[in-house]
Amino acid sequence: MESGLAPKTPALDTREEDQRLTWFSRARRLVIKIGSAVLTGPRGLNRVVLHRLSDQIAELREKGREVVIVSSGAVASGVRKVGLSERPRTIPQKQATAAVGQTVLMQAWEDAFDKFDFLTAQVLLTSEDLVQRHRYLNARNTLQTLLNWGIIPVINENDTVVVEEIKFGDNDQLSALIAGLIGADLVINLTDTAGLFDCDPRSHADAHLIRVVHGVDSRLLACATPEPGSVGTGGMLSKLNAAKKCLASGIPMVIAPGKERDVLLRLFEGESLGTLFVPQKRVYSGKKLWLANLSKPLGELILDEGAAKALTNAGKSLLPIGIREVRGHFGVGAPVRCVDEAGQLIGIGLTNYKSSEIEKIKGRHSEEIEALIGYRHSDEVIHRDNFVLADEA
Ligand SMILES: Nc1ncnc2c1ncn2[C@@H]1O[C@H](COP(=O)(O)OP(=O)(O)O)[C@@H](O)[C@H]1O
Ligand SMILES: N[C@@H](CCC(=O)OP(=O)(O)O)C(=O)O
Repeated sequence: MESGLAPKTPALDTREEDQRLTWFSRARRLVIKIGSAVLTGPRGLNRVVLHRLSDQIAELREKGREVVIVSSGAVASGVRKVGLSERPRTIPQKQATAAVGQTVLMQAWEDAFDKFDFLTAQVLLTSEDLVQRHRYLNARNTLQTLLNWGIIPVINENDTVVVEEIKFGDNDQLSALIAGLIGADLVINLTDTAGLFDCDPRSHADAHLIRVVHGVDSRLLACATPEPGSVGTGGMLSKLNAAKKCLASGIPMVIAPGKERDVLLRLFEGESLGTLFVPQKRVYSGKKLWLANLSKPLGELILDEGAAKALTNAGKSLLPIGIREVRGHFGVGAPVRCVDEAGQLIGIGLTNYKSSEIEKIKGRHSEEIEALIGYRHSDEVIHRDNFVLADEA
């Protein structure tokens, strides 16, 4: 293994091996996320690794599987081309470097698949594209059409237009959101370690590889650090948060060593490489799945104790009477965070009224809505069907 780590790997029991093989053999639609740590090195883009992976992806395609690639590496590819001596530090420099590097990266993917007669399509997305539901649905239609045409979409964050506050965080999150968006059967996250270890292998030589994970809890999150390697962005913590999103969507995810020889083919042959995250059941689908995975709600409603209880314990909708305060400016249908008076997140929902209207009807009975704002869309500010609780999201 090229990471140089010698993981202490506990053996899988037969049931888990069978389960792993089932997930892989049944998976028809795949999201394969490839980190900068795999695709790039000190000399920029590593074309040898890229070609090894594209050869395997072509083989999976030829066997009838649909593949969406989420490819990092634009910034790292641009550094050398621009002639910088180190990775850029400021946001404008990163964005400019990514603009140069993205063409290098995309050209390399296109060339790699050309010999198999597979077309690729560049898809650059920002969080805004997925936060707004109509743009989320547009992105879904485009990806669906590309897959129907047999084209391999190569997705990256639109680094040149995003600023720090509206970034996805990184491509780990993006790959999980895309998986939910297109109804993928499996997410493969390729990085530069053998998988998830019980502690950061850079600082703990005795770290153990975790083979199977059945749920991402705080104990597991404590295993991972947010610090990436020299060229990565999100680190292992962001991969765990991505796994959480996948599991909420009922999609299994595997973190596997991207530079390991034939890693993708061996995974599909049932070899237990990396760490497999097993979903218990599909928690959400459709609109609730989109809501649960939203990374950036557009505003906040502060609720009184009664409303907080009604939403948390009684499965009720949110009425204006329970709203104490409105934060942010948003329109009808916006996703907002609902928090209690102590600032604790209760859940996320879509509002039936815009922020300026909620400002006028907060703390009042639903029968008063029309007199206060001139019309009544509904009694509820957030209907239960458009709400997910925080501990489910
Ligand atoms: N518990 C852990 N298990 C495995 N790797 C970890 C852990 N905690 C931190 N890491 C680090 O996370 C790094 C991978 O994240 P990152 O650099 O963002 O990669 P990528 O570019 O593939 O997204 C690894 O190089 C590893 O050192
Ligand atoms: N969009 C950036 C990559 C961001 C990112 O998530 O990087 P990584 O942690 O290596 O997957 C780029 O192409 O350089």
